[in-house]
Amino acid sequence: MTKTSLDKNKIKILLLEGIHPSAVEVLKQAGYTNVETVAGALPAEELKARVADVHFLGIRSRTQLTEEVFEAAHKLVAVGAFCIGTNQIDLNAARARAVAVFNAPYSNTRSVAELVLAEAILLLRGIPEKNIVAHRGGWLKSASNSYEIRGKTLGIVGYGSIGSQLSVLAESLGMHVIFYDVITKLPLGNAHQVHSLNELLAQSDIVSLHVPELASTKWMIGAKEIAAMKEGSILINASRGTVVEIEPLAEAIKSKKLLGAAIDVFPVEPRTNKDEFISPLRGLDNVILTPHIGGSTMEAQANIGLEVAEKLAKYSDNGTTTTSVNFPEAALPAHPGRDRILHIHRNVPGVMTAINQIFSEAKINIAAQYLQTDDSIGYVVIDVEAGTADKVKDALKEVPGTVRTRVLF
Ligand SMILES: NC(=O)C1=CN([C@@H]2O[C@H](COP(=O)(O)OP(=O)(O)OC[C@H]3O[C@@H](n4cnc5c(N)ncnc54)[C@H](O)[C@@H]3O)[C@@H](O)[C@H]2O)C=CC1
Ligand SMILES: O=C(O)C(=O)COP(=O)(O)O
Repeated sequence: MTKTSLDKNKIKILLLEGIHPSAVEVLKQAGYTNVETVAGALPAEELKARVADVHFLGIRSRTQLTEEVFEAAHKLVAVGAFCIGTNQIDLNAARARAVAVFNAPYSNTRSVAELVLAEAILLLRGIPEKNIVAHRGGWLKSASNSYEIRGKTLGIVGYGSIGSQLSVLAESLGMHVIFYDVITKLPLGNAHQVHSLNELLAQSDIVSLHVPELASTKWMIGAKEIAAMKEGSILINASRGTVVEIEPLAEAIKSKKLLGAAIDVFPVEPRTNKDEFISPLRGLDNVILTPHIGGSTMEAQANIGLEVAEKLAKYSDNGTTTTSVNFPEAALPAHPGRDRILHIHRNVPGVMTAINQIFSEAKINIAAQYLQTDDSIGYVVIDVEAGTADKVKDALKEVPGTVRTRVLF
């Protein structure tokens, strides 16, 4: 097992938001025993206090990692987002402090696609309303406003990992699929890419949103877009709460412009399961409200736990940053019989010269050197003969532009 500059049992790992126990298992197997878990997200002040001595932090979609939080997290080496979205993390603030961020880009995609398809079927049959009425002792037996999914047009906004899987599942049920994406994408099956959002809205019986939270997707669906949708169509949002304006949606449901909606994500979501969920959509007929559980299946969560914990352990043990969302990517081999120095610096001229000079003056042979950069930081990994890294460690920290150094033995 690799030794890190700090004893593994002193490396503090904090996992928030009920991350699956598979993550703890992976970390323990890798020798990281100092792992604390918390069921929900923490309020901002408590979060800042708790991260002060943490080396690795695990979160899901709820925890906001702002510049202020990174400022308080003096020892933080990496963040694991045990989900897809990383919009809750100030990635530039992390990068500026040499904090690498990893996520799980695929593990929960099938779960979201399945949920959306199920919701489309339930909404087209008016099940949410019929279900509530039956629970209250009523009986809404009627075919009015009740339709098969077969032959209907599904409009997918954002044809990435989730949108494209949904496309395949929907076609297998006999739906026509059209999609809108800012990138030209290869349509799967008989799906067809349209050129504008308005074109998609005008043609779809069901519109499902699968875009990330970006400036370009913020309030992408508001009163104007809802007005452009077909009469009696359905809106599904399991992407991010900032993509849909809730007030005009509530109005469109009340006026029966839309037949129904399924909303999993909201502009403001309760921090924990104990907090109240407040929304103008509460109490409306044929609206499915779910508590941001699109990706919350046992299968997805267990896989995400494994995937992200492995990425964190690998970065800590060996320096590999493959698939990091904010860091130069380096896939590094094992380093048996060598010390490995990780040096993260601002990407400015002269740093590599200064680093190599230090090794030259100390008469230490560089056995291997790997360099990856992006426009703001450089990540150089230097392997040297075992037992020699200590001789240059302090000098390397003094190189102008250095953000952080670590040594792996
Ligand atoms: N409700 C939940 O529990 C979950 C929600 N999500 C959300 O779903 C989002 C999508 O996930 P993936 O499909 O894996 O992402 P992805 O990155 O694979 O696909 C996103 C697609 O949206 C497109 N896009 C970006 N900006 C656009 C715009 N302005 N207009 C049209 N298309 C645009 C991209 O080109 C890309 O094809 C995630 O970013 C996350 O926010 C993801 C997992 C679970
Ligand atoms: O993967 C994502 O982006 C999600 O939205 C899922 O978030 P969660 O892990 O359920 O808080």
